[in-house]
Amino acid sequence: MSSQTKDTGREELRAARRQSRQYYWFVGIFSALVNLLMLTGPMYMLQVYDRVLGSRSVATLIALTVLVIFLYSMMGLLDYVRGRVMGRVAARFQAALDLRVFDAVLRRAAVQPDELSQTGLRDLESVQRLMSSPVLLAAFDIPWTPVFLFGLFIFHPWMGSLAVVGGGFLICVTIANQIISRDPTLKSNMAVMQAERTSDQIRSEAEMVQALGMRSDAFTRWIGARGQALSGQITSADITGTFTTFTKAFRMLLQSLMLGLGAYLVLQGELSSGAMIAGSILMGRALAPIELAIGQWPLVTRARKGWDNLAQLLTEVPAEKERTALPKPAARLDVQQATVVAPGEQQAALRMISFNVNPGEAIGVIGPSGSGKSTLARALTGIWRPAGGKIRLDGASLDQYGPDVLGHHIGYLPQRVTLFDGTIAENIARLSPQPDAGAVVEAAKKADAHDMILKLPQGYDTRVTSIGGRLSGGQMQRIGLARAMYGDPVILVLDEPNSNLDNEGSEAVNTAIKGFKAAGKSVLIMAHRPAAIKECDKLLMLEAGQRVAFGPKDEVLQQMVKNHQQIQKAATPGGVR
Ligand SMILES: Nc1ncnc2c1ncn2[C@@H]1O[C@H](COP(=O)(O)OP(=O)(O)OP(=O)(O)O)[C@@H](O)[C@H]1O
Repeated sequence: MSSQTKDTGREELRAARRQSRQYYWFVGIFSALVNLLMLTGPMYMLQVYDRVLGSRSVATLIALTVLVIFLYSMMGLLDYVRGRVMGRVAARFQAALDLRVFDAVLRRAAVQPDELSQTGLRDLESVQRLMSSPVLLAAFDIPWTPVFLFGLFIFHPWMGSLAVVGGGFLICVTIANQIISRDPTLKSNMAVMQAERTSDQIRSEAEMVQALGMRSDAFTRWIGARGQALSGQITSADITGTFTTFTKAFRMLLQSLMLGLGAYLVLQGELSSGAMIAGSILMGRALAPIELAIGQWPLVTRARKGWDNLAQLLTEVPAEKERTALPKPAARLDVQQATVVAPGEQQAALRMISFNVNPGEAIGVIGPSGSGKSTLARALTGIWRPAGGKIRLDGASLDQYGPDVLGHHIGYLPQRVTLFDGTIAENIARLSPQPDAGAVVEAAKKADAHDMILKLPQGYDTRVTSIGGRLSGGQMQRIGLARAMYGDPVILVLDEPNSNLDNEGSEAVNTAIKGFKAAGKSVLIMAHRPAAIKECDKLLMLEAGQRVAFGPKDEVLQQMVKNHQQIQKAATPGGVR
């Protein structure tokens, strides 16, 4: 990938961050005030030691203390406000990108369910967490460290020098922490995600795990993943913990050393005792943000990785372009020399396929397992883009329709039907927030699923889960068909629509196909079972990703029988040689 393309995703992230630019200024100004107010403690000490103790004036002490209470209250208030503002800036950043990232995740997962598509939303969350954490506020405080150090130089050059040497050492420790903890932290994060994935998968396939007696092996696999995650977390926590403890102890030592140096300078008559105490406090303030950053480093590492991942994801899955809306198409498909390569594969699953579908036609796509029927279904529904050739719906290539628009024109019943958690009506209405009850019932009627749904305990309001819940395989398939027919599509692509159906169910699907054809629409049926092609007018036969026949159903079937007989004859001793 060229660096130019890489930047588009990063630019999108930066643009989302820039949306809150004015708030950063606000936080920056508040941070300046907070840091100035942090001088309250040292100043108070200076005044108490040098003025109050010298003059023995209780009134001065009371006046100073009242002032200090006020200044600390102001500091607390400003610190609280800047924390709240950053929390909202982070939420705003996430809200600005949530939909875009989810869309990118979804589009990538449809063609390439890899790590990037699985972690996208978590990556966004990790950046949001860093933005709302105290570490980011520490980043606003760190520029003030030199100011505090300068203050120390004013007290005495030696004190300033000690603080610079100590602070420099702490910065070196921070860098070492970053270098040493980076890989273990990333590995531990990956292991945690892998363990989560394993447990999700086992949970979603609970029935099969139980039925095939896979429980103990599944547990072993999960415990393995979990063990790796835990040991990774321990290693990473050990490293960060070591650095945190060391930094804390070192900072405390440095503070005492500063006090000791101050005392020595007092004894030499070069410093007042107030400056001695104030200097020690000032140095503590100067180094506090560095210490905080070291303690929270895993958060920083995770967020940086998240930022890089998001930049890559958004670059590789660019935002959908606005398309000119096209009128509702006629049920005409034209497939010309289409070559389709499955994501991540080298070899084409479909090669130079051409055929056409006219309004009112049903086409059966037949062929042995692995011949490319489902691949064709994915290409026709726009899930996989052809690597070569064109697929046109009523003259326009599929990518001229937006994905949601195309989904409404071409109804799709996948080979393996999965539903979403919700009611049957919501599922048929494709999760529409305001399902059109009339359209839901109409789709169910067209799919001949209406009576079957009414027989369920709560009819259309029966709740189902992603794996169906109370529904049988055949019932899920018929609800899947109703879902494909929702919204008045012009073309239906049905991948093995009757694989789970009994005779009655198959007949119901055939009735649905008949009705669809009669309305001038067209249907493509990827089929294994003869019952599925009953309503087909033409057949497309695939073998090893290539078209071996296309034409009227009877002709193709006759040709199949002829080929079969020839093969049998050739295989029989004394047959055709
Ligand atoms: N997601 C995928 N990633 C990589 N290769 C794939 C993917 N899906 C299918 N293939 C490959 O594409 C080829 C065609 O598979 P396809 O699922 O289209 O066959 P099919 O005719 O629908 O088979 P079946 O009748 O068993 O459903 C096969 O070689 C398969 O390995």
